[in-house]
Amino acid sequence: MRVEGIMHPHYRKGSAPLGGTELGREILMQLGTLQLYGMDPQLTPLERGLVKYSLRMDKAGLMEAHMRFLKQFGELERDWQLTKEAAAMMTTSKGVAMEKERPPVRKKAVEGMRAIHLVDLAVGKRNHGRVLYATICADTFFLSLIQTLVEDDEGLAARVMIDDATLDGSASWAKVQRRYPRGAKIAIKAPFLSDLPDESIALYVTSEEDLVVLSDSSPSTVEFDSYGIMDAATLRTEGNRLFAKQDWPGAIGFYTKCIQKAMSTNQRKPNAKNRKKGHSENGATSNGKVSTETVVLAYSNRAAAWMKLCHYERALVDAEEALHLDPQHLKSIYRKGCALRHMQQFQRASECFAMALEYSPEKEIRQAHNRSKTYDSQSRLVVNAEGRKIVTSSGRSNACLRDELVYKLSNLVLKSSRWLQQLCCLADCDCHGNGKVPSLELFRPNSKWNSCKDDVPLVRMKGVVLQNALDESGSCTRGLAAGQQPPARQFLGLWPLASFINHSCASNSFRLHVGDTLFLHASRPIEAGEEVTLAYVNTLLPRQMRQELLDQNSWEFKCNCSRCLLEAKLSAPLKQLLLLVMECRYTLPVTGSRNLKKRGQVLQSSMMHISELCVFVDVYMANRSLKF
Ligand SMILES: C[S@@+](CC[C@H](N)C(=O)[O-])C[C@H]1O[C@@H](n2cnc3c(N)ncnc32)[C@H](O)[C@@H]1O
Repeated sequence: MRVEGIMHPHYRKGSAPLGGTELGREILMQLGTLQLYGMDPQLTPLERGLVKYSLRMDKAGLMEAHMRFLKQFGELERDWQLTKEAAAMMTTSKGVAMEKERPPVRKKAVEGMRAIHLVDLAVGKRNHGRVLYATICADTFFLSLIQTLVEDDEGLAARVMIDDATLDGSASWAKVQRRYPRGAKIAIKAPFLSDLPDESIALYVTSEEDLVVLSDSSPSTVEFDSYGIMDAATLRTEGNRLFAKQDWPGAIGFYTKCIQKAMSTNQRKPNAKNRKKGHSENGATSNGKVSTETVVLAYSNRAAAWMKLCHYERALVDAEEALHLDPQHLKSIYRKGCALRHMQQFQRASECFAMALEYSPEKEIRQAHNRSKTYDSQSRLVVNAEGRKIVTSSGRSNACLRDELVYKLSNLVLKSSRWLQQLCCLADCDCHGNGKVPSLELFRPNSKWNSCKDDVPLVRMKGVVLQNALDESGSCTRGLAAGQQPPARQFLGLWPLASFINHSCASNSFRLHVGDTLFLHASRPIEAGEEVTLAYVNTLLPRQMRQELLDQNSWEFKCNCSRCLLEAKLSAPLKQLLLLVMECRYTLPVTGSRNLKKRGQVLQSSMMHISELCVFVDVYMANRSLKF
């Protein structure tokens, strides 16, 4: 890969050179085009370091990487926040929920501190008593830390990571961007440039106190609720308009307003009796009340909008509300069936579609009916551990995959109380969990479960993922070479039921991944009452590597399975045996009586070691604790 050399205006001006040395300037002046890795073989390690350092400060490159991140995580975050917003609308009286809060611009004095520029910062050194003035030049986002880009007045750019304890883990990106808006002038006190594991560097702000927002150039986001005067039918039409524009939360807001309006106008819930009464064009009956049809359609359409947000439980509630008012409303019957199918209630879904077919033999309904019937019979044959799989594209780091999974799951628990309850049962890496032994019913398709008020905050979700997520290792033979870091993952997923299975290097089951589904197969006969175990890592690896992997992947336990114990016992006599064989083979020629005598002795001690090994194996086999 070839990259353009950085010819920063700073150096053209000929003022203070990179890292405060003439050498940095020299290098940058001489090199027009650099090769990023193994740039110029003539360069000393120090020179290479300086060039690399300057590349890591390149605004265009940093911006490109930042935009990649924003795109990658932005969609997941938006989906998650949209669902939260839509859920909030159910309880807010404001209809179209818009955050009216605007953070105060913090103008704290940074007087008495001497200004410093990015170019003067050394990696790993905190610059006490100094202040860096810069402008936020990219949209801020939030994963574990707040991340953005800044540019100083000399045009040099840097990544910034902010540990802002005042924002909880579930703060929306919109909120974070209002707090640290693009274009804002900021001052970073005691700036600290830190080396990151991915070879990049970033200004690490350990407390929000150290970052002072001097001027806020963000546009106002205040919007007002101007829909109070609309009648119910107009509100529903407005909902339909937003639905057509695929603004699902917006549509839900208007349908909710429509239903609320109908309730307050009619003073009581409309019922099936007044549905047939005549009504005017604006959805009102002749006595001024909102027609039942308007409310049925609002509920039914809101169910469709919830479905678009994959919020199937809310979709089911709305479809049922609509059917309560009009039991023959075809679209509501169909939507109820769809919601049930997504909730794995295949039998009930199939009954709904059968009922819909009585009113209309449409192809779409017939297909949905057939599919539900098939799923229903399949789900009775196989109890699968439903899960979510994420397939990596090349170049995505393991940490990225993990964060993606955390977002996806956070999204799921907002939408499905079943997933919420399943995840609440799981331990996180700090061994927090609700400690309850869950009923198997919670994991069985077609089973019923109650709604749940528990919550899984983002931080705990991360712990749950660290502790329970599975990748392909253990289900394939990919492993580690000596001294290597774990390889990039092909996928990472969480299968709640499978998460309860402990590891053993001599496991009695193995997993097979087909699409998003994890199938668990017995790898040998399992006795009643025997614990089902699974290999978390590739069991063809030697013991030490297996142990390292189990320690590295946040499981942090030492495997004491029967195979590990046996291998530990065998390792000393095996090593001895190996040494003796090597001695015989390579150091003692087969000629000469002394050599032959020595060979005989070596052979004799080898036999002793072999019989020792046999005893170990015999004891283990006799105890039947070793089963592989
Ligand atoms: C995916 S969870 C397994 C289920 C967990 N035991 C539970 O009850 O929720 C992984 C965690 O279980 C524990 N674990 C699994 N296999 C183990 C083993 N062979 N020895 C010790 N701890 C084990 C470790 O704490 C590990 O981090």
